[in-house]
Amino acid sequence: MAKVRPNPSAYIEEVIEKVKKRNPYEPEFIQAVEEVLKSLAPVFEKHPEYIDENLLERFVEPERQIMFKVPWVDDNGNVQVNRGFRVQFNGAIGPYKGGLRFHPSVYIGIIKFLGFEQILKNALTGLPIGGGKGGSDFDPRGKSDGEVMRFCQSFMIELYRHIGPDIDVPAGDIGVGQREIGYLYGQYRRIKGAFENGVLTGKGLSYGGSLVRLEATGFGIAYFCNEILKHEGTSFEGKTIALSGFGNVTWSTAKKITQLGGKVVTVSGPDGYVYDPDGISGEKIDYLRVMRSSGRDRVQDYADKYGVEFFPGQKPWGVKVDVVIPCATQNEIHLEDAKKIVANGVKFVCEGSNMPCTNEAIEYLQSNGVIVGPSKAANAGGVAVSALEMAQNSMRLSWSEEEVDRRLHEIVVNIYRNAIKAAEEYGFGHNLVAGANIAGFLKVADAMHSQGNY
Ligand SMILES: NC(=O)C1=CN([C@@H]2O[C@H](COP(=O)(O)OP(=O)(O)OC[C@H]3O[C@@H](n4cnc5c(N)ncnc54)[C@H](O)[C@@H]3O)[C@@H](O)[C@H]2O)C=CC1
Ligand SMILES: O=C(O)CCC(=O)C(=O)O
Repeated sequence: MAKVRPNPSAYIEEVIEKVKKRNPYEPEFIQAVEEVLKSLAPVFEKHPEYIDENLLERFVEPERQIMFKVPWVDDNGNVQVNRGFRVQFNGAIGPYKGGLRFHPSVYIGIIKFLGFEQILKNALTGLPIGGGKGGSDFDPRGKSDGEVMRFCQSFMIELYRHIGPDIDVPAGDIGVGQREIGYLYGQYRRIKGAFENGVLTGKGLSYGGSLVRLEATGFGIAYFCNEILKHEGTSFEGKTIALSGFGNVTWSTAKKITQLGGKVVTVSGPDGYVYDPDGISGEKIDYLRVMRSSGRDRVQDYADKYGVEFFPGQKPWGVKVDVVIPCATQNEIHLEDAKKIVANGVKFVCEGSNMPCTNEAIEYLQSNGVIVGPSKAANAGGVAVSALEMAQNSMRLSWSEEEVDRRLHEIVVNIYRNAIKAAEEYGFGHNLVAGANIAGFLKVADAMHSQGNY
């Protein structure tokens, strides 16, 4: 007897329950899935065929997840062992694409939440890239260049067999920048005996990197936030902004916001935050890069150098500003932080890091009139320029800085417009969080539907 089709909300609930049951020790993954799925009921109203083919249960299950041993020798001659991961989540619209994260907090649940978000983010860019993510619980803090190199070489000895320019294309994320990508690519090239530089993005310019990739994520965040401000009849001009973190996403966001007339007054690290009332711009932004590459992971160094106030053990969300942009890591804005943000009269929160707000925090912010720019849309500029790097590698040529930046800007503005359009079309008004989920999902769902049940 044919199964009776459940209504969309019941179907979504059923899938969420299965995800919880199958992945009980992965709270970040469950959180990401719940946040996305609760926007999708109107999509299933319009596409009951997706329910019939159980598309959603297939969508929340990674196509492949790989876990491997990474042994390496430290500077004292001790043999260390870390764990490596690559989750190839969904390849319906293109080769798996997404960064590698090296951080002691990494486990399969973190990589799965990031890979899941990446599917929708990559779809939003309009470029042909599927969703994947990887990394390791390796802690780069305090490691020498030689240790990082030996670790990367060992990581690639296993990873190489799972990736390729048309298969899966990793890049950077927390703890992985141009230095690590260089070591990883060097090892890949040695193993393969071929110059397949489309296998990784975020490369140095001398061996196939793209101009503007280093800045792309932050520039994209600033462009996206600028669209939100424009829609509300305002701009960055004269506004104060609280950022968190001090890594690649933070400095590049600060750089573009400063160019657009805003004043960034906070950055943070695992040790606390600093408040710089004169604004973090120019040479101070260069110093953030020096701090990041020092491997110390300490923001207090900024306060010591520039003589500004340092707040140990605190996050910057209690500072009175006009715009809040978290740029460090997941779940950095909890409900209590959201309450402080609302109490300070902040009207705009644009997510720079992946899933920086808990689901309760997003709900609280939105129900108190704050416009939330979701990370999968706001920070998609990074992966978009990665896809442009792949395109340049395939063509064996390089575009100018102006060309890449122009394309990046166009892609980000389109993401904003498509998210708004989807939100309006599916009854979510101006809710960018729902709009981004729906616009990304529609593209992947259509590709999965067309390719049959698998
Ligand atoms: N690099 C890229 O192209 C993209 C990065 N992202 C996201 O942006 C965020 C930042 O990434 P990057 O700037 O590339 O990394 P990064 O390694 O350059 O900087 C990470 C920053 O976050 C802080 N941080 C990391 N884990 C923390 C923790 N558990 N508690 C407190 N602070 C912590 C570090 O102190 C550092 O300031 C991450 O959520 C990443 O997934 C999103 C899109 C693209
Ligand atoms: O550039 C890429 O491939 C991935 C960037 C990334 O990890 C992300 O968008 O979160």
